[in-house]
Amino acid sequence: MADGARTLVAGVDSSTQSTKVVVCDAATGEIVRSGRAPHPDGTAVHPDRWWEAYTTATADGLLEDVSAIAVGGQQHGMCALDESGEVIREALLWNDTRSAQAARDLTDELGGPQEWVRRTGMALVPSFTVTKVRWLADHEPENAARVHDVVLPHDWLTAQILKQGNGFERYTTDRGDASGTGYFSSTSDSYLPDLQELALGRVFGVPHVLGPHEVAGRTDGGMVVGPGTGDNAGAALGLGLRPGDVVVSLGTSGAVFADADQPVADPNGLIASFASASGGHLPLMATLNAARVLTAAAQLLGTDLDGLDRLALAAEPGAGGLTLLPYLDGERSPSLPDATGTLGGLTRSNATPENLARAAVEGMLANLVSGVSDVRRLGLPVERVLLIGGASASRAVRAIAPSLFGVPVAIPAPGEYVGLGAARQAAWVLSGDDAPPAWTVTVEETLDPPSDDDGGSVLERYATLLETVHGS
Ligand SMILES: Nc1ncnc2c1ncn2[C@@H]1O[C@H](COP(=O)(O)OP(=O)(O)O)[C@@H](O)[C@H]1O
Ligand SMILES: O=C(CO)[C@@H](O)[C@H](O)COP(=O)(O)O
Repeated sequence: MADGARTLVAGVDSSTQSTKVVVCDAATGEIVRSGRAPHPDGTAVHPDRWWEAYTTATADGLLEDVSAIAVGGQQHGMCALDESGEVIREALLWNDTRSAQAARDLTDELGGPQEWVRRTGMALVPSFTVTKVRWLADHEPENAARVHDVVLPHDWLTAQILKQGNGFERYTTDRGDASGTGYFSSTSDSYLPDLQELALGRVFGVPHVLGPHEVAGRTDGGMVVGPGTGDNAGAALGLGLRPGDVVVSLGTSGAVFADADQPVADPNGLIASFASASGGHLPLMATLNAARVLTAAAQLLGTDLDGLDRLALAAEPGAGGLTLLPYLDGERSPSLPDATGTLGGLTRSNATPENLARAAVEGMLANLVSGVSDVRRLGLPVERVLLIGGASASRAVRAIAPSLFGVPVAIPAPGEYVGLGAARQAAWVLSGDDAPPAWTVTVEETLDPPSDDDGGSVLERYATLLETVHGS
């Protein structure tokens, strides 16, 4: 199928807050049309809500003449299915911290964090699927007894697309998303049934892992469905990273990641050794607190996001000594699932809306700077930061980021890079070529760190407050 002379492909980003769909020219990646729909708030969501959002986002013929589609999805969420494929309970999302004790128990039972790093490439935090499976076994034994398969959000949505007709054969996934479960090794590219058993007391069904450009199925209308991937791996594919690029994604989660040829196991357990969507690896650090720290700060100050930008930009760098530890939803990196936000250094003279706004932006970014430092510590080159995700549109974020990251910050042209990555994968699957099509990404501007830099003192105060409050 084609739109006039061109072949069209679609990419879906089913992320935490919404579903976004882009339809692109398969040859160039040019976006021809797009759609979106919101998801409900909350850290436990019934997968049907994602299907409803997908249906809304693709209404009015959005997918007309589309030849191939692939889904990028929020990582780690536990979609537990019974024998007949019915969803057993609301999916527990990556940002649901109720499995904190399960993460501690599993860590101890296997012999400590190093053993998890050795087996799976990551030290356990409550985000990872395996901890949610253990939570289910501990807290909802009746539901646990019904579990036949556990699939991830993008696996479930891929299956739903195929189930609308006769295209569904079996649940599928890719190594990018499978590598975030906690029962898959991105080094050996295989599931680890003993870790499934450790979590649930028995081995459960898992999706078949497809290659980076393997076909998952075909819809009745003849649309080819790609393997899909996790949202961060999707964004990496959409951006077409080069050596020295580190992505900082400011969505619901904050994420820091880079492409790597080899698995990158972090002895400190701060960077997870995920797989990428292109056959390589994707060392990644993620936080629970990013874009919504700014929304919360705006709410606190009785303004909107634009107003927050104006206030933050009116303050001096360093916010007059005000420092925010932005752990409003608990935190994953550092691993402090029960933490709350902390405002430090408050005095009568610095207690202004401007300083509070600036402290929110500085604190949110400072937490991600540590991820970039960890990428560097692991020996990967860090030449520039690519800033993406909803909050990369913030003027204050753009102004403050170069000083804190200490390297040039490139702002790719506004775009849905997860959706674009999924669309690029769809085009790859369709072509049958060995490599994805060469789509070009435009960088809107590159911001250099200032020479008279205050970033260091902001980061030092952040580290001191973290040490004082949490001792780490
Ligand atoms: N100009 C802006 N300044 C700050 N935050 C913004 C701006 N525009 C959008 N956002 C935030 O971006 C977030 C959505 O980003 P997105 O990357 O789509 O998230 P996710 O992929 O997690 O669903 C929302 O929390 C929204 O408030
Ligand atoms: O947990 C992670 C990565 O490990 C998150 O990055 C999720 O994948 C959610 O992403 P967004 O919805 O915030 O883009």
